Amino acid sequence: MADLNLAFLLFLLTPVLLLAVLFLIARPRPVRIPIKNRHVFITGGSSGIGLALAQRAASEGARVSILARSQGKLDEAKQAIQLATGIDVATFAADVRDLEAVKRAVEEAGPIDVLVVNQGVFVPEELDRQAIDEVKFMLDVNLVGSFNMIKAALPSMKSRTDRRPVSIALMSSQAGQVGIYGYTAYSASKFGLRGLAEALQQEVIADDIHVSLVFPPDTETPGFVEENKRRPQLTNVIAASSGAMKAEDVAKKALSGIKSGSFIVPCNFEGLLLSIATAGLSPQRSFVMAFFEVIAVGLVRLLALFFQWNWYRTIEKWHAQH
Ligand SMILES: NC(=O)C1=CN([C@@H]2O[C@H](COP(=O)(O)OP(=O)(O)OC[C@H]3O[C@@H](n4cnc5c(N)ncnc54)[C@H](OP(=O)(O)O)[C@@H]3O)[C@@H](O)[C@H]2O)C=CC1
Ligand SMILES: CCCCCCCCCCCCCCCC(=O)[C@@H](N)CO
Repeated sequence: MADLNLAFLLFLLTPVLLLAVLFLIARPRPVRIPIKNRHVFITGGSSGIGLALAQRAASEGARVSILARSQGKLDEAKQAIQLATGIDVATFAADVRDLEAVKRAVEEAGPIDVLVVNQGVFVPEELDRQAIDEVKFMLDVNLVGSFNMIKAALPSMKSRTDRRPVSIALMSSQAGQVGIYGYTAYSASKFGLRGLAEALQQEVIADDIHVSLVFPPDTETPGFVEENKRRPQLTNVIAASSGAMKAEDVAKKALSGIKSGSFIVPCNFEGLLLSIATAGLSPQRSFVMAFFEVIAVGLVRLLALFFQWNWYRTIEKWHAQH
């Protein structure tokens, strides 16, 4: 009887002990990154998710700068934000593939507190059919362009006199957590951002710079409308495993993830499952999230295998019909 009581007590204590251990070891330590009266610099800020983020940050009292290639689209975005919030944002026309141009923009914009590297291009097609120039285009804009942006902003972020924590956020995609049919180049570019982000966080933690990686599902944006005109049917079906979101909702999740310094920022419920399934060795500041990861990882892996089973069945059927 005494043994049974002891066993029961241990059973109850295990989660409490686990929580206590995780509380002690979760790294990096929790942080808050305020944006009010601070400078938020958003690439790809003239459209879609970037524009929604710019508007939200502006309405929360940040000083906002947006960067994109087309000055025309930047002007329209500036006007839209002015109309919606009464606030003026600064615009910078530059291509992220051009390091010198990006450096000039960053210098002109002034010290950055929150850098959101959000620009991205997506042209889905089977690799066998896709021109190598299109592959390079996606890698250049999404991955190399992100390196350029960070290289340009990092020196002044590190040497800031204001000692408050600052942030570098990268816009990935759920296709940066799992490879999806039609997305060889796009997924590669977004998986690349993860390696960049994990390594960078270790390099800049001593400077109180905090890295966030945002993983949206399909999101209603001008870019998505374009993409849909040529998306392979199988890409559509597989991507539909995660519900589509509105740009404003993604922006809301992204900004709250950034402000709480979360390394991984999922945007919907499927995204939360994906983030647990692919947590790997990514940093985790929240001991509560760490607890759920440890508890759920086995079951979520099982669920992931069911998803793959379903996707491969769809692919087989599609081939049988074509
Ligand atoms: N919409 C979706 O379904 C999803 C999108 N994402 C990611 O979110 C991010 C934003 O996507 P979304 O809002 O849909 O995109 P949009 O196509 O609507 O907007 C893209 C923005 O990036 C800018 N941009 C594109 N190329 C460059 C470049 N070479 N240099 C500088 N700026 C550039 C565009 O302006 P301009 O053309 O003038 O340069 C525009 O401001 C991307 O990284 C995308 O991969 C992730 C998951 C889902
Ligand atoms: C463990 C259980 C997991 C359950 C859910 C799995 C769902 C995976 C769906 C992936 C969808 C990828 C959409 C990419 C959108 C995108 O980036 C393009 N629109 C280009 O912008």
